[in-house]
Amino acid sequence: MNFFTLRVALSGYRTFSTKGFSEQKTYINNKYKAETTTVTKRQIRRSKIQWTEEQKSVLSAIEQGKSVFITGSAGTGKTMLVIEVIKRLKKMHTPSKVFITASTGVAAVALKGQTLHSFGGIRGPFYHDPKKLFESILADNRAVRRWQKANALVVDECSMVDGELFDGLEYVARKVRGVDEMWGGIQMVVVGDFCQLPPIPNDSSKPVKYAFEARCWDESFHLQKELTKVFRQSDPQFIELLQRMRKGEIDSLDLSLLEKCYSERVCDSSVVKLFPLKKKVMEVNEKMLKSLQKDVTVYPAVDTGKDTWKKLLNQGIAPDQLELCEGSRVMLIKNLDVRKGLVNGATGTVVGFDNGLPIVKFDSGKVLTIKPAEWSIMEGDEVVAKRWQIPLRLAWAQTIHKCQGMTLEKVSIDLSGSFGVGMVYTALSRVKTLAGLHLSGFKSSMIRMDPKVLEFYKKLCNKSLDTSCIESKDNSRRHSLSCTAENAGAADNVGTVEKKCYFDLDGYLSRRLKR
Ligand SMILES: Nc1ncnc2c1ncn2[C@@H]1O[C@H](COP(=O)(O)OP(=O)(O)OP(=O)(O)O)[C@@H](O)[C@H]1O
Repeated sequence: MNFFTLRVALSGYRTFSTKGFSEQKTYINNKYKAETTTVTKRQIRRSKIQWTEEQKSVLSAIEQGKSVFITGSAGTGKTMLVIEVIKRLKKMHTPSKVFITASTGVAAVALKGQTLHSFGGIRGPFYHDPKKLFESILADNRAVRRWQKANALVVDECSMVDGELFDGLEYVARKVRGVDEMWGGIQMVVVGDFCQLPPIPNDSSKPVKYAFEARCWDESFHLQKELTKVFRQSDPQFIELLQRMRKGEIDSLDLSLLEKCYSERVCDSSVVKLFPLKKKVMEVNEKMLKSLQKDVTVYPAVDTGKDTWKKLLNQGIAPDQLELCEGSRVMLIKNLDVRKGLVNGATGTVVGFDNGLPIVKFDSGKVLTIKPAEWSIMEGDEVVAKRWQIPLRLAWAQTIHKCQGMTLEKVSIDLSGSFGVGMVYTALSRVKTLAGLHLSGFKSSMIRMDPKVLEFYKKLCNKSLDTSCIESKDNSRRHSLSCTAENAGAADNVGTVEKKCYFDLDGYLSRRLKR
């Protein structure tokens, strides 16, 4: 272990301060990657995004009907681009023939789509044998209709899609559609960064198989494009640090830069805290809520739709039960008004209640009574389930998995208990500047990258040097498959909640919305 590694390892056991954090303005402007579809469309219109040449080449390939894989480091604009891609696909194919999916529920609903599992008709753990997978899907008439109807299929967060599943679905597409072309002729748009969170294996004793390891991978795309311009960070030193970390190549200079992000004081409670584990997040949020010792209002979500679809509503879109009291730190989970900064990820504090609805003073200074909002699960262009809830989440703490896609001004990351590859990079790449980063529980050994991923990007980059992209030679794309934890401000003196009262959201909606 060299001197710097030792220094970082030792510092991993320190407690850290938020000196500087508490003195700074606490406005946090972040967003969840995908849940910005509607407003981002507006944003695109208003802010007139200047697409880079790389981004333009993707848009042009899409308009030529090509299948594209879009990748790139965190903050290179994949999400912004995919939102525009969806818009153009819908114009080309009509909305009902464009299916939007993602590997996770949060990303799927956020893009107003569905999970890849629900689109594909995969129930429970999937069959590794493509033929068995096909037979199981055949039993689901609606899934068969979706596969037959699709002209274009978007798959977001593909780093978490299993490689065998990817092969299996390609086989299913061909068989169900009876078209002997890759993916049965569907225009595929697959998006993700394999250096971020990997697939969660069905069987943890087996090594992870990434989607790029699927036999059909290369033949699935006419173009594989790596976006290289990072927008989220502007400090070249930080960008380079993150690029090295992405490849697992952190050096002594990087470690000493990160060491500056350690400090002794406890973090200001207004700064979002990220943890690897959900348990820690819940613990911190609950402790903080109780420590306020105020009467709590409980908001149970109102769900409509078929039971099979309702399950998806519980996958982290909006809490099925939200508890708030005066003083709660909250994060907006829906875009309410982009121009006023009331965007998904904006944080604030509950300052009171108006007829049972929370009044939030945002860190930008805006004060607003938050009314219930709706989230829809779509199947093609049909709404199949809906959730109504107050669009807030307790925001003292969040998991690293939940923050994938966010852009944060300031963040306090406790990496104790960090597991798997890509987690440290995913967490650190959320923040815009090193000055906004407060780090704890970090050891350099936690920076882990899968050599298979590194090899994939090396090849992608080498090929890009020649053509600036990988063009599939075979345009007919015949199929290839024959068959320390810092307390993070959590109060030690846990108080008792005085009283809980339930808000009648159903009644409110009936009265206000005349459902
Ligand atoms: N062409 C562009 N011009 C200016 N800003 C852009 C452009 N493309 C993206 N951005 C901005 O870059 C930031 C990061 O974009 P985005 O969230 O789409 O990145 P991402 O690649 O999806 O990141 P992640 O992998 O972390 O989810 C956003 O604030 C977005 O507005």
